[in-house]
Amino acid sequence: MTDVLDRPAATTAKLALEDITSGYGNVEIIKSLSLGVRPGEIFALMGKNGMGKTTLLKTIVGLLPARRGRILLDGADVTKKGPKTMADAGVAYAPQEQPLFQDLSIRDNLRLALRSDRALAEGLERVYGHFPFLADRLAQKAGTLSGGEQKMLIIARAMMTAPKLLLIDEISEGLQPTVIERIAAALRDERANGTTVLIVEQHLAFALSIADRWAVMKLGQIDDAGEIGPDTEARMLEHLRI
Ligand SMILES: Nc1ncnc2c1ncn2[C@@H]1O[C@H](COP(=O)(O)OP(=O)(O)OP(=O)(O)O)[C@@H](O)[C@H]1O
Repeated sequence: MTDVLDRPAATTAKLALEDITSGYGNVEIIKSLSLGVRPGEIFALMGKNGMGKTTLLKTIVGLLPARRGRILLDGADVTKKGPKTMADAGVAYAPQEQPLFQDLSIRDNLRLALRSDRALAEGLERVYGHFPFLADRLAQKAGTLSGGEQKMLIIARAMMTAPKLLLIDEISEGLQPTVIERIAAALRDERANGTTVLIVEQHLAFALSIADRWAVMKLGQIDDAGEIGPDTEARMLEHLRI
């Protein structure tokens, strides 16, 4: 299967990408890519280094303009929207690079995207449930947290707004198994609450343990995709082999 757009269901998908092309300067990285993410699922996007996974996430959230194609959120065309509008529409992004303000406190990192004290209180309540250690450390500077704690703060910040679509870029990188399991539990809880999640991952076991469906990217296109099932690991390994 090379196309998981679910064309007949594009208007009922949470997120539908239709023939998206984007890139940097003269170079096209994402090449006419189509993909559908269903409401309430966890979708794992895999692929070797440099295949365009981060570029695709940046294109979805409007940090990088789509040059061709359409992006639909709940059936509405959001192709030309910038990051602020996408955030207001309920799309949260946990980026891989420079994700935290190291000199700001945990509290200030968590309140960045929020408009009111009430939203802050509600968001804190939500993320304390997933990551209780945050409750005692609100005044601590983000840069003084351990690597694993920073990753949990990145996820927590993306969850503060109760997003309807959560995009997460390689959160498991360099983490010990207990932290990965805690993040997996948080994502399962969010899914149970109706949040749709798109993760970019290199960690095969983590992706297999939480995802409902998967796709592998190769050179800016979807190379293979399917439901998570007994054959998934072997198929992914085939694609991810160096
Ligand atoms: N700002 C940029 N300017 C020019 N080229 C870029 C830029 N960012 C990424 N690229 C290039 O785009 C290609 C895809 O990069 P991208 O980060 O999207 O891949 P990826 O699949 O997320 O890789 P990884 O798993 O290593 O994070 C790479 O060849 C990369 O060098």
